[in-house]
Amino acid sequence: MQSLCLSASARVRVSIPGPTSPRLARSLSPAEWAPEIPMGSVRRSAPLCCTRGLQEASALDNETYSLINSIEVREWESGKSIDDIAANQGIRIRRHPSTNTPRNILEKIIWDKVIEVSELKKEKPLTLVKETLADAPPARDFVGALKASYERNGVPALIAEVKKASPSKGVLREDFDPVEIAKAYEQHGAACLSILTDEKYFQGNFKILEAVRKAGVQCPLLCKEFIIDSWQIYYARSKGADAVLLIAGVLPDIDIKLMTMECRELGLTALLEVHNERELDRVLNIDGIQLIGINNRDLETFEVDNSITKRLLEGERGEIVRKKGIIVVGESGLFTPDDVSYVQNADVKAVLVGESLIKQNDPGKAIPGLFGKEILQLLTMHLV
Ligand SMILES: O=P(O)(O)OC[C@@H](O)[C@@H](O)c1c[nH]c2ccccc12
Repeated sequence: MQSLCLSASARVRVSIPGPTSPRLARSLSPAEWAPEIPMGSVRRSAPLCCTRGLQEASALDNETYSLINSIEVREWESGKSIDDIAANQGIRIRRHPSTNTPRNILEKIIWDKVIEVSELKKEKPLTLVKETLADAPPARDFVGALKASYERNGVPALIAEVKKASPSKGVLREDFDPVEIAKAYEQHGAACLSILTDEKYFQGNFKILEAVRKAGVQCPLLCKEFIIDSWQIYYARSKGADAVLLIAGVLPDIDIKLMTMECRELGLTALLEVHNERELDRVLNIDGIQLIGINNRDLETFEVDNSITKRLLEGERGEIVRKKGIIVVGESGLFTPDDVSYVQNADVKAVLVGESLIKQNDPGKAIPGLFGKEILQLLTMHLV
């Protein structure tokens, strides 16, 4: 997203929503805050424009304008903290530790991620990341690849995950050659790949993402990361990601709205991950969402229950998903053709599979075993 500013003329920039709204300040890097006018002088009713100037104000600016005037920002300005806003939306993960003991593993991962990202941002501020965007390989159409694969094969499109380890299962594969695995997945019909980039808990990293892309793999790539800050979205794109994961159990609505807008600007697909009805309802209320993942694994307890996908897509919610043309991905805990048919019958058009493939001697050759048949490779390159 361009720097947000209020402007009397295109040359006078005032950052919004001002010092009383640290949340948006966090989304935009300090480098983007315009220094010319004291923060206190911001009037919320003033017209909004981007640094591009008034004449060039785009649809995104209008969208941003309504967003910053939205309820969440008002609540923020009236003194609510991000954790209060999140808790009101049913989010149990707290962003700012109030005690030294995280309530569960996901909260611990998020607290560590907050520290990690703040250090990375110091090393490489957003303005520098943005400068490298032009060198990134062009973004590929993640959703297009899923749809094409589903139509071609009649079974859910496969997003095959390149993951060395996980906090719930430990090391999944000692002999881990991510590029070879990625190539094998593609050869055996994966529509897209998911690359874990979290180092501390999943033993992944961004070099893997870059290496897979550079090795000539054509499948669109999902950057599987715990995103808590817009900086990470720009960084993921600069490293060649075509899609990013946004976890509704971690991110309040205001973050999801801002981040999906940023993704659109960058040509990235946002995969919105939900695990319960409330999260799905929140995501369905946000415009412009194309792809929702239902995680059968509860990231707070690691329990896996495939019936979650079915339960969430039953009745009215399923109707809304269909009407909006949203593609649903069934995530985690899928091991057999029966598991795949079960989620397919719940109306899932894609599956995200890690463990059951990566643990096999030959992860690529394990794909037909998962679907009960060979699935065809898509040779077309999907560029956005
Ligand atoms: O290995 P599995 O059970 O097939 O799961 C894959 C994927 O769904 C899982 O890794 C995952 C889903 N959502 C996440 C969020 C963060 C880290 C990992 C994940």
